[in-house]
Amino acid sequence: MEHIAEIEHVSKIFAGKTVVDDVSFVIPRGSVTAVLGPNGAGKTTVLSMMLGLRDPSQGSVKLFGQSPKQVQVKRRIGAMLQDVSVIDSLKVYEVMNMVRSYYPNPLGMVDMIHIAGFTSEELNKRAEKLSGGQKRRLGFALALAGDPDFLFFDEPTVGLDAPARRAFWQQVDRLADQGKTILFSTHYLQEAEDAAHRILLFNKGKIAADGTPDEIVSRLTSRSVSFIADWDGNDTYPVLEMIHRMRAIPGVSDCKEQEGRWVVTTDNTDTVLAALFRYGIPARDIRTGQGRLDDAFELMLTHDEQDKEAVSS
Ligand SMILES: Nc1ncnc2c1ncn2[C@@H]1O[C@H](COP(=O)(O)OP(=O)(O)OP(=O)(O)O)[C@@H](O)[C@H]1O
Repeated sequence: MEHIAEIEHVSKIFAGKTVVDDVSFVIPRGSVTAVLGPNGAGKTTVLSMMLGLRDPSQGSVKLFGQSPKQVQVKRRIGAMLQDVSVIDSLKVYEVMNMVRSYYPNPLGMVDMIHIAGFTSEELNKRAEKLSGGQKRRLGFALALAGDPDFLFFDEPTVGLDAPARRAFWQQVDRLADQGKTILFSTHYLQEAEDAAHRILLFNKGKIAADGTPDEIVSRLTSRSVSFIADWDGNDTYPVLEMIHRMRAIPGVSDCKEQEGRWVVTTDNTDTVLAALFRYGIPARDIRTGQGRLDDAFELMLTHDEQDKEAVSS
């Protein structure tokens, strides 16, 4: 599989502080990758090194086998960064035409207008008069002006209302269907889960996890079996016995009541299901489940906090 980007042992040090720490990964052609991580994890710094806007302190970044600073590379990439800066004195359609003129094979103006979803009234507005959401839509269209092969979106849906968000992800799906390679950062985990084939989870300048959304969720969270137990009377003994028996099953890490349901956390849901029947536990409405991406994320941050406390105590 062809790699559009190769990041090898890249670090970035700002004023003696390592904010990206020996990071390596490749981006295959046609993939859609979400870059996730808490504030300050190094996501934007990695993206800006990939775009050639910052130089790595160590390591190498190659896009299409070359430095991202090469003009022939720049022509093949499009980026929508967090601050969409526009030339204020120009009207929206003039900005679009100007940016198209930078590229040898630009996208047609009609396509760009369709992508941005601008009305003729909006096209004739001066760019500085656009709302925050409209500026983002313009930024999206400008990122596509050169009909690029590789697209970067840094927190693309911040400030967009729900319909605009939906429209944005529909366009991303279309671009992915056309075979474009897409890398985006976001704080909206559901968006990453829905839109990306792969998640690169950053924490403290390092890659904490790399895989499909399902792989990351199953690696970082546990499976569970939950049910409602209908005991006769108020006898607490069967409850205690059930907890004891469940916790004794290999792979089970917890058995507790949550919001009226018993939840057994386990590596293997089959053995728990078998035990429910074997022990004659009066279970109904049995559900098996897997943690979600936000559970995985929360777990990672909780571990961090525990590490910090351990160091400071
Ligand atoms: N120009 C700079 N000079 C000094 N430190 C910087 C600079 N740019 C970023 N940093 C620091 O590098 C670290 C990583 O920042 P970065 O913006 O890459 O994180 P991020 O994961 O994108 O965060 P967020 O989710 O908040 O956007 C932070 O601690 C930030 O303060």
